[in-house]
Amino acid sequence: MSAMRVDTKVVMLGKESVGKTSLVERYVHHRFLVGPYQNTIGAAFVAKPIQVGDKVVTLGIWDTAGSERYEAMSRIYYRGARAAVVCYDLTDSSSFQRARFWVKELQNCEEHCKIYLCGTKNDLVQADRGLRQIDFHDAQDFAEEIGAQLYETSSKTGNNVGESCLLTVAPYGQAQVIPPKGIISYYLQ
Ligand SMILES: Nc1nc2c(ncn2[C@@H]2O[C@H](COP(=O)(O)OP(=O)(O)OP(=O)(O)O)[C@@H](O)[C@H]2O)c(=O)[nH]1
Repeated sequence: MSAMRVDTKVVMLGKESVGKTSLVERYVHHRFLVGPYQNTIGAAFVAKPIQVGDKVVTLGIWDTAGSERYEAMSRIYYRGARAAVVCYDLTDSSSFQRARFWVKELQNCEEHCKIYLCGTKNDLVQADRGLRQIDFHDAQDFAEEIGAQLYETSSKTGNNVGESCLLTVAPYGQAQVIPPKGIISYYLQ
């Protein structure tokens, strides 16, 4: 049996229940699972081959468990990651504090990992603005401060998570490709 070749590693981080698994499900399988919430135990891995020009690049996405019980384990999964999608729930201010925690961890331990901030459950705040607990501009200020891109997504509707908009691949160091809106950008070296 041959080992699967993964060209780049992406890690999903964030408080439990912010919607990391749902984001991966939407991106990889184009679906939103309904039914009782099942927390991730440890971490889950999914490989996603994507076409980049005339090449196929395989992303290895590590979906970590958000529960603080698994915090030490999550640290193992971000080692060597080229991109981290740090998620927070737009309707839960404590999840933004947790996102700050993960950003600090990455800055201290994985300085080459590109950080993407992702505010999840956009559909909820669009349906009822009163549910929003994280102001877009506050999140944007934080994103600017840490040099990250910020996206607000809905895995339920697919808003900002679509295949074409989730992932941008641009040859590193070549003419800049203006990315469509999305949550992961990946630069080939
Ligand atoms: N309305 C709405 N609900 C969502 C969205 N994304 C996730 N959810 C719900 O939020 C709950 C948690 O989603 P998960 O994707 O399991 O969250 P997680 O961050 O992977 O959680 P852990 O595995 O505990 O770390 C589930 O009930 C989802 O259906 C979204 O975009 N919109």
